[in-house]
This record gives sequence, structure tokens and C-alpha cells, in this order.
Amino acid sequence: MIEVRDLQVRYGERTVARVPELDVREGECVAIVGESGSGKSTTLLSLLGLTEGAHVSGHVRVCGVDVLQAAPRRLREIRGARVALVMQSPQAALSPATRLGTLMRRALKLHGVGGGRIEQVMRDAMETVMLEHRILRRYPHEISGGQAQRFAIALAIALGAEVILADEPTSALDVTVQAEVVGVLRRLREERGLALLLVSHDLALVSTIADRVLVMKDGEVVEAGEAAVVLAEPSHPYTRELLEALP
Ligand SMILES: Nc1ncnc2c1ncn2[C@@H]1O[C@H](COP(=O)(O)OP(=O)(O)OP(=O)(O)O)[C@@H](O)[C@H]1O
Repeated sequence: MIEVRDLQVRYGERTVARVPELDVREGECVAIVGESGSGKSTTLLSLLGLTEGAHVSGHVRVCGVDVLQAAPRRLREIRGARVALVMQSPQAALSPATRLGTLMRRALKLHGVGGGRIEQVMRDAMETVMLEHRILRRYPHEISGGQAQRFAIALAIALGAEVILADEPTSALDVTVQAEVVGVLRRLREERGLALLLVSHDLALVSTIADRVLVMKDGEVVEAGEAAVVLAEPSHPYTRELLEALP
């Protein structure tokens, strides 16, 4: 679903991310970890051609689309519908004066889901993320951070996403709510075969969900491999440092 080779993202003269190789297949979860400023978000955004003002080179294929060569129209087709971006605080991205149900209905219409099917698709998506249907009548400021995160995931599912790119999806949430959101993501990849690329600085979270891990520092991948191996026997001093910093 995601295939990256020799990705390089530059802002002016400065290279902020270099990723030699990154693959995420159906039903897999790969995590990118590293401290603030290490290039994690830049890498994630470059997969959808969203690094405005950057010079991006290499090979990036997402859901069969050659992202760095594709026409804007082709990129818009995968953004949102086939590839969903889930950010740290989705509430900020939701229109404050629009009820959640209206917002989801509009998104579905925009992506061509037929009128008769819309209500059923919405019901199924809300059920999948374990949100009560009545939440759809609320405005974004009337829901909690965990509910907003699950709503963002529900929207992705309703639109038929095959890939979820999640940037620190749980870092604004308290521990029990984090576990709920992670549970939803885990189920989606197991039951629906969604591919999940997760950016996080939280190694405890990563260890519970990721198959593979890329560790980034100063824009470079310093270590990559099976999550269980990297987290149990880190070979790079920086990964050891990250692990030692765990509470
Ligand atoms: N639009 C931009 N113009 C110039 N530099 C940028 C731009 N966006 C990001 N950068 C730089 O790229 C580097 C990597 O940033 P990035 O946001 O990818 O890091 P990160 O690992 O995701 O950090 P965080 O966890 O804080 O989000 C940073 O030094 C940042 O200043």
C-alpha cells in the first residue's frame, strides 16, 4: 500500500528527512519514532504530497499512485478517500459551526457515495469506532478529544480508506482514552486489513501496535526493523536513549 525508496525532503538547502526504504503492506502497522524535529511528520506528509514549499525527490507509491509524479487531480482522489490522515487534534480541522453528521454526510457525497446508502455507511462507521450514533448531532466543541479522534477514524472508514496515516493520534489524550483509540486502530488493521503508518514519540504505544519501526534522528533513519527486535535489543545508541527515557 505504501512503498518509499530514497525519499529526500528539503526546505531550501536543508534536508529535513531522508528515508531510504519504507514499506507498509495491507494489514500492517509501521511506526516512525524519534524526538521532536527529527522529520517524522515531514515524512508522513510527503506521502500525500502535502509538504508545501519543500523539494521532494525519490520514489513514493501510495495505493498504486506515484505521488511525486501524479497530477493534482489524481492526488486529490487518494487524499481523504483511500488514504486518511489522522492528526493529533482533529477538532481543530473540523468546521466549528457544522454538526458532525452534516460534515460526514457532505464528505460522503463529495466522494460519490449514493444518497440511499449514506445513512447506513455512517451507522456502520460509527459502530466500528464504538461511538454512539447520537454524537453525530453534536458540534466539534461538544465532543472530547478521544471522541474526536474516533470520529476522524470513522470518517476515514466511511470513505473507504485503505491506508491511515496517523500523526501522534493519541498524544493529546489521557491514558485510558489512548488505549481505546489504539484498540480501534488495531482492530481495523486486523479485521479490515487497513495499512497503518503511525508517527509517534511514544514507544510504549508503538510497542503495543507496530509490526515494524523506523527510528529517526535529525532527518535520518538511524535504525529500522521488527518492532519487537528494535525495542528489545536496540542497536543504535539513540534508540537506547529513547527507550531509557520511557517512564
Ligand atoms: N514548512 C517548513 N519549512 C521549513 N522547515 C520546515 C517546514 N516544516 C518542517 N520543517 C523543519 O523540518 C524539520 C522536521 O520537522 P518535522 O515536523 O517533520 O519533525 P517531527 O519529527 O515530526 O517533529 P514533531 O514531533 O515536533 O512534530 C524541523 O527542523 C522543522 O523545523
